Amino acid sequence: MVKTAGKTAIRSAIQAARPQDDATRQHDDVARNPGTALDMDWVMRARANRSAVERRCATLPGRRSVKKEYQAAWLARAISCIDLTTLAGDDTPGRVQRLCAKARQPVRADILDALGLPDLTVGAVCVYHDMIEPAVAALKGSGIPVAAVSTGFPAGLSPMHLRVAEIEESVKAGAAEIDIVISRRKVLTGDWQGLYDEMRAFRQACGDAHVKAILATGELGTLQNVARASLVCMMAGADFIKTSTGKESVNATLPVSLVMLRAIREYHDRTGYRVGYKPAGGISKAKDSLTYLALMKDELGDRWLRPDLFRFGASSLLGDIERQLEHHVTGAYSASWRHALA
Ligand SMILES: O=C[C@H](O)COP(=O)(O)O
Repeated sequence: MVKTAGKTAIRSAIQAARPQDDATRQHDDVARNPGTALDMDWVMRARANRSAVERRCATLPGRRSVKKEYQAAWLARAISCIDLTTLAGDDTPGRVQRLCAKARQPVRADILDALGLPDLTVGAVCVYHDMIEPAVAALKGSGIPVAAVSTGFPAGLSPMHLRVAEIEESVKAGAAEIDIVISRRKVLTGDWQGLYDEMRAFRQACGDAHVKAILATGELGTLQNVARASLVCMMAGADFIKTSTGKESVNATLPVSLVMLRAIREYHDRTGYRVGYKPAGGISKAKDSLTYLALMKDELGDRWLRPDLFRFGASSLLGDIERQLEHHVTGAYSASWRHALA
């Protein structure tokens, strides 16, 4: 069983993560990024030195190691930042309802009680448009938002007016967050004005719903393109920039994350607006979630370690985190099949 002192440390470490904590919000609210004019000088100056980026990332997993109750606190923080996702062609209302039950109570109740975190939930549930309604119904009263992937996800190749209409339909159906995919060809052909105009239109169609721009970095060719696309999407008003759909052959990586986080930092330095970050695709181990949290803390600081500015897009990360927390509380590892839903 966790000692009281450990419980207190976990509770205070996780406290600042809560989006519904009004006192925290009043002191440090995040104004929504309105975007800026497209600044082509700024875009074209963006560079990324691949070997320097890779060298820095290679040292990351070993550089910071959090232990005992601090590790449990960081893992609980990671849970609060998960967009718990199902994006399969065979999704059904039943599967989505089960996922939403897991979102409300991401870890077994006795483990949460032992950690002193009975109210811990995930950041959001992320689904296709057709599954918004069952998700909204299943999450009613929980305060957990529904995020919908949109704009012809994952390829983003449907006609522009249909992509805009899809966003409008998803907002009408109750999605509070919209994950759009950008046109990769606009990046690959250097059509930065076209990318900016497209992103602007998507942001406008979202209205009050927050918009995450999925760059599909595994298809952008170079880290320089990743840096430039990140800046253009933020200039066009993205609330979050997100690495991947989870459907590309290469999804979230640390080098791509470093480049995107530095673009976010530069954008904040120049405009004063904080844009969120969502690595997505292939993140399934608790240890990896700690590395991403450490990278966020190193590059952007503590304020970015809350769910209004950081999410993991993940369909199978929660299960491994739950196993680690169970080990923290009981001293024994459970088999992964016991957490199949996560
Ligand atoms: O945005 C979320 C991703 O689609 C999830 O990818 P994953 O199934 O590899 O965790």
